[in-house]
Amino acid sequence: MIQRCYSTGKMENDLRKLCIGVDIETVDNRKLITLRGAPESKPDGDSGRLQYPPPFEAAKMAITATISVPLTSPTRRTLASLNNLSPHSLRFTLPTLRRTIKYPNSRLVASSMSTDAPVKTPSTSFLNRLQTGFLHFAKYHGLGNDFVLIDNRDSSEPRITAEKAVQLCDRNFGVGADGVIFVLPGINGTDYTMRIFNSDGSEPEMCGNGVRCFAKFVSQLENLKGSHSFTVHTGAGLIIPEVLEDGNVRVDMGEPVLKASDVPTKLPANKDNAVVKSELAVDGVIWHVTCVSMGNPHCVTFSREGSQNLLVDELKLAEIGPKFEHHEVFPARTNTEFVQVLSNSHLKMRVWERGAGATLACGTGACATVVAAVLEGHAGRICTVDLPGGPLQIEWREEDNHVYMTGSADLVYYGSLPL
Ligand SMILES: N[C@@H](CCC[C@H](N)C(=O)O)C(=O)O
Repeated sequence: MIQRCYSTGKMENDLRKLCIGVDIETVDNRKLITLRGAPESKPDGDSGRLQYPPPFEAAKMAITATISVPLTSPTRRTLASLNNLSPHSLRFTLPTLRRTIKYPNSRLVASSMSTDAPVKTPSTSFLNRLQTGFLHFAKYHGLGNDFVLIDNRDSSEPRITAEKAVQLCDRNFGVGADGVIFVLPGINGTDYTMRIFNSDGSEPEMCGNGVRCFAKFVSQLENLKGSHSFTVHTGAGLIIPEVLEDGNVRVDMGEPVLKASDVPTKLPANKDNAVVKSELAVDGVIWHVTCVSMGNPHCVTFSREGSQNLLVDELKLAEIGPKFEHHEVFPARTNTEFVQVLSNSHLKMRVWERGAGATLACGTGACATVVAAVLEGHAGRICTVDLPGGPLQIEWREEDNHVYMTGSADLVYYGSLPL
């Protein structure tokens, strides 16, 4: 969508941040600004004033009182009518900066090629309407575990390949993220399907922080307000996130899988088909490990030979993490959680993720950590797990055997990339 407006004041730089393209030309001694990739507006039924779609409101990126024009050049009539409109203010919030900038004195006036023409309301995502030929995405993070979120509701095939996802995740040559997540149509009666590529291009079954970000992104796409939940099909089965009034997300992560061959691990089961506090030699050191699947595989360790309670800040994660990840006893590789017990309800954990390396947080890892802590007798069923990026509340509920995870998920910014 293209919009044109005249401007006085110093709004051009800020418009550049809002829109994909901002061109400025001088017409009749005034600055005519052409905005490409700005959100579309439509008339409000009562007032007739032009309003922007709710997702942009939700994203706090609003421009008031501009008029959208089709993708054609302005005519003499259009330019002449620009002079007759009244002044309005421009206001927007950059989500990352969390500040509102107001221009009470700026004048933003505009007109249209055909103000009488009906305004179309496209049914596709507000992100996709920005400009064709571009991949529009949102960047979210859950406690610093960061993801590129892509609206893929119109197709059950991810809009980008695993190779492209690897490029996007690169922190120097790409957007920078721990993974790319797709919101796809639901299957098996669910509302949505979530798929994810790790930063190395592998596809995990599930991602705990990712599903919280997924839930917030869907809320924005669908303009859902207040507390609400929906069903999500994942490689780990049915997952149910609930966006709470305070903006946090509580997720029913389902039941943990403990059977050794299903985790999967080749370590022999030593307790009810599960691997609990078993010895594992890694790099010449004996570690005590419990293996849990939350749909994806986890190896949780609280101790090693000669060190009954790990001091996780002292670990050289980048050295030891890959040796667990690629250990021969984990045929599907593994995520590894190194855990320090602070109390019966408080754990501190650092993670080395399969396919992503050291991350600031891992939701499935925090769930697996509490399950392992209960099985090893370190903690009760309700714990706070401190991660480098912040805390998660985890409950392994006795009544239904499900694990519940509650934590934050935050929008960082919207972006667009040439495809
Ligand atoms: N960070 C995620 C887990 C992402 C998948 C993981 N790297 C795997 O390959 O299993 C989380 O928050 O759970």
